[in-house]
Amino acid sequence: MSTNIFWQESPIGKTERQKLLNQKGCVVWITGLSGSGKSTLACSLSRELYTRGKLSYILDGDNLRHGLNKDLGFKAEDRVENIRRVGEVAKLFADAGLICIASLISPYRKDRDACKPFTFRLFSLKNILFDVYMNMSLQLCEARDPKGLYKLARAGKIKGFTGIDDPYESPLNCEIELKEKEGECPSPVAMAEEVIAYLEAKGFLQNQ
Ligand SMILES: Nc1ncnc2c1ncn2[C@@H]1O[C@H](COP(=O)(O)OS(=O)(=O)O)[C@@H](OP(=O)(O)O)[C@H]1O
Ligand SMILES: Nc1ncnc2c1ncn2[C@@H]1O[C@H](COP(=O)(O)OP(=O)(O)O)[C@@H](O)[C@H]1O
Repeated sequence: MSTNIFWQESPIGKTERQKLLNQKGCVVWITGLSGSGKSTLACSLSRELYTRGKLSYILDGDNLRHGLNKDLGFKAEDRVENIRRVGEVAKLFADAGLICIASLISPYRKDRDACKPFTFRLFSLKNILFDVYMNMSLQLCEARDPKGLYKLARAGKIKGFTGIDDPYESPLNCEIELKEKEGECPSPVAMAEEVIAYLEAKGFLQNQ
């Protein structure tokens, strides 16, 4: 715990940066089971935003665990620290004026809620972090199993796998919920468009 620390103001603020970028910084936080399509949606959303001239950056759980979070595993306390760190980094990206897309399982409700911006001193009370819940059934995620991890978890070769022997606490008050319709998962582009419509309605894609 640091003591005797002070806040250093900078001459160029979020408002000036947003004007340069013609957008408003925010965080799209994608949560859901492994295999639910978080990374796929993050990539599709980033591409769709790019074609509209909007700057985004993806913070993907798997990728960050190669660097920033390489000291963390999958025990509960490690996941808590993982979400806390990514929450702080995401808010810095938003403060920089970018549309930050965080895609992590983020299984625990309390940790996701703790990322909401009112806990962060750089921001006003206005909400700039939106939860997108990939509400795909375990059955679907397990059938996809692109990395073979569910198979290993079922065989007991991975312990504490989310959805198998570690909990996933679904959001109670997410801003956007994406789910299967008549047993079909919407396409990544359709889901990205839903998120973009939300950002547009909230004014995040408007010129400053
Ligand atoms: N035990 C266990 N449980 C869940 N996931 C596991 C586990 N071990 C490894 N993996 C792989 O790690 C990816 C999830 O990392 P995250 O940082 O998003 O996880 S968390 O938010 O801290 O729970 C996850 O990526 P996704 O499949 O993209 O979700 C897996 O590839
Ligand atoms: N909307 C979708 N429709 C069909 N398949 C999808 C969709 N989204 C993701 N997938 C497929 O499901 C698998 C898991 O997606 P991924 O984005 O890696 O999930 P996560 O990041 O949540 O683990 C991949 O093989 C991907 O191609």
